[in-house]
Parts: sequence; C-alpha cells; structure tokens
Amino acid sequence: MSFTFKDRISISIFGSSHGSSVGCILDGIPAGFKVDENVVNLWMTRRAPGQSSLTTQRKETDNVEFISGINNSYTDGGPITMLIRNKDVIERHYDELRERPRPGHGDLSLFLKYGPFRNYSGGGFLSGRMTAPLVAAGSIAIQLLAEKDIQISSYLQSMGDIRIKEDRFYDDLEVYGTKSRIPDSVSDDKADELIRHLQSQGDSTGGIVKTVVKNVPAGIGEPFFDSVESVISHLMFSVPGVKGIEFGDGFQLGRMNGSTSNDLFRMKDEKVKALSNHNGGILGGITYGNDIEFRTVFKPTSSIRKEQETVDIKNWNNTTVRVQGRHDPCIAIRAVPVVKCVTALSLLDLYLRRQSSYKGNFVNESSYGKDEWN
Ligand SMILES: Cc1cc2nc3c(=O)[nH]c(=O)nc-3n(C[C@H](O)[C@H](O)[C@H](O)COP(=O)(O)O)c2cc1C
Ligand SMILES: C=C(O[C@@H]1CC(C(=O)O)=C[C@@H](OP(=O)(O)O)[C@H]1O)C(=O)O
Repeated sequence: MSFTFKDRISISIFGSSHGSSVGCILDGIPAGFKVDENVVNLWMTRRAPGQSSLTTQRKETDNVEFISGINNSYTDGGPITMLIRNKDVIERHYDELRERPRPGHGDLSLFLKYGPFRNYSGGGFLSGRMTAPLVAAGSIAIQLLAEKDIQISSYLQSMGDIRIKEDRFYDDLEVYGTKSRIPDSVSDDKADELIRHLQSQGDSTGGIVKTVVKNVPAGIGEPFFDSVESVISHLMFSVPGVKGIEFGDGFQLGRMNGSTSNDLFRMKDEKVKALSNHNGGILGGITYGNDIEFRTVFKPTSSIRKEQETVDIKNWNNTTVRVQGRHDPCIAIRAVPVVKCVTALSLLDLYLRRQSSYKGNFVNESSYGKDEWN
C-alpha cells in the first residue's frame, strides 16, 4: 500500500500531476471536530504553484472540493475525501523527456519499475504536486492540534549559503509575509537575489526547513519502531525532494561530548524544565515537555535549463537533455507549508494513539486535567 500511510489515522493519496486531479482520503478522525474549510484553503494557497516569481509559474488555485467526511463543518467520523483539480497542465513540456530521463528526477526509476505503462508526464505521481493533498489533510490536523494548543512553526532556515539570523518559533504571519519564507528581511532579500541569479543561469538551489513545535505534551511517541522521530521521518520522506532530517543537533552530536550535549533538568514552577534542546525535545522516542525541533533538507530542483548528460532509454545510448517547462528554482520555498502539514499529521497520529492507550478520547477531554499531560 505505497500510497497509504496507515496507523491510528490513515492517509491515502491519489492522482498525478497531469491527470484530471489529485486528492486524498484521511481516515480515523473522530466525529465532532469543527473543520474550517477556509483554513484548509488558506494552506492550499500557501503551497500552491504560481504564487510568486520565485516559484514555478504553473498556475493552480488548488481549491479543495470536500467530497465526504465533513458535514455542516463538523467531521462525521467517516473518511474525509478531498479533491483538487489540475487545471494548468502543459504536457508538451514532457515530450522530449519520455525518452530522456531527467538526471535527479524520478523519470528513470519510474521507467525501470513500471516500464512503458509509467505515467511520465509531469513526473506522474512522482511530482511535488502530490503534496497538495498532503497539505489538505495536514491543514485539518493543524486545526485539531490547535485545540490542544500544539503549535507548529516551519520556516526556511537556509537557502544555499544564506542562513537566517536567528532560530526561534516564528508565527505564520512572519513566515508568509516574506518572499522566500526566510523570516529575516536581510536574508529574505539575499534569497530573492540568489533565485533571480539562478533563474538567469538556468540553475537551482537546495534549502533547509526548520521546524519548532511548542506546547507538546509529555508522553507522545511510542518506544522503538513508532518513536516520534520514526513517525515524522516516515511521513516526511514521502515529500519529494527530501533527502535528510535531523532532530535537535542531529549530525553535530557526533562531534560533541556527553557533558555538552546532555539537556540538563531543573525544576521551574513545579515542573521539570530542560536547560537546552540538543536532543530536539525527544528522549527514548517520547516527548517530555520540551519543544520538538528538527530540520529537513531539500535537494536542489533537478529540472534545470542547463544542458545535462543522460541516456536515451529507447535506443540505450548516451545523449543530453535540456529541461523546458515551469519549475521551482528552490523546492524548499514551497515545501515550507508542506513540512508543517506533514508534521501536524505525524503528531496527530501519535497524539491520538497516546490518548487511546491511556483513557478518554481526543474529543472528550474533560476527564483530562491538562496537568496530567505536563
Ligand atoms: C512543493 C514541491 C515542488 C516541487 N517542484 C519541483 C519542480 O518544479 N521541478 C522538479 O524537477 N522537481 C520539483 N520537486 C521535486 C521533485 O518532485 C522530486 O525531486 C522528484 O519527485 C524525485 O524525488 P526525490 O527528489 O525525492 O528523489 C518539487 C517537490 C516539492 C515538494
Ligand atoms: C504543479 C506543481 O508543481 C510542479 C512540481 C514538479 C515536480 O516535478 O515535482 C514540476 C512542475 O510541474 P509542471 O511541469 O507540470 O509545471 C511543477 O510546477 C505543484 O506543486 O502543484
């Protein structure tokens, strides 16, 4: 079931970039939640292509059609089905790529796995377009988590050699008030300049998205195979272009000592507080009240206008390709809302699991003193 993530909640995605539509079925959400469809569409707009000169010029409104699972703004307990129509499809950009797989994209893998039946136009289902349904589902998860005051901040931390001045929890207005989603005006201007330069060179760049989650209750995450890190990573690697994720200080921990990497505990206002966050708020795969912090790296967009070496998969000889069409010069810019939404789906899944392994349920929280979670 490669198009389905199934746990306490399940998410199935369907469609392809140049087919009639893309969409998803989100199952396992209890009945009785109020879902604001405008909030869903706000997140869709934040991810949609063609919103600025720094992104692909494909123009999609990405309005969600709510097919099932939400009745008079409330979840009814059934699968939530959402459909997003593809409108601005130009197939001829992919004619040449039928026989000349783009280096760095999934074209060759798709051919080797599915042969001539593969859906290659627009990258088929190996397209960033498949993140539209992930955002539709994730924006519902964001709303549910907000009821528990669990807040997620995702922003572009770096693009190429440009890095944000300060890492902290940025609210959405700060992030989406920028051109590049780096919420620091000096870096934002530099990113804008870099993208324009790359566009003139027919090239692209990578980027890193930082995520901070605050007000996470202690006790979220299951030991071993379903640790917080595992579930977030499982879902995050479904996002095309993701090549790495690190929690807390991540790979830097390999260069530290125990005496500098341990997050020391102190009592503050009758609660345990950690003095630092080198472990990203997760110990033993389980949260303990600190913020969750992690970084997700996106590779540079593979579809660039520079001529590149490839093979002809009809005649099996060496050739070159120059990719035409409308592409993101930096995937990470548009991936910022995707990372936030995927984080929300992961945490909602883990949150609901913890609840059901304890007592009560997500909706009827009256039996829960909030203190029991801290
Ligand atoms: C929001 C988003 C937008 C993307 N836009 C493009 C694009 O315009 N051109 C492109 O070649 N790849 C783009 N990608 C990345 C490709 O879809 C991805 O590199 C490809 O599916 C191969 O998968 P992999 O990079 O994970 O190996 C985008 C990804 C995301 C998440
Ligand atoms: C359509 C979206 O982004 C697309 C992702 C993408 C890719 O290869 O991933 C390639 C481009 O597709 P096309 O050549 O059809 O314009 C992007 O525009 C989207 O994110 O909604």
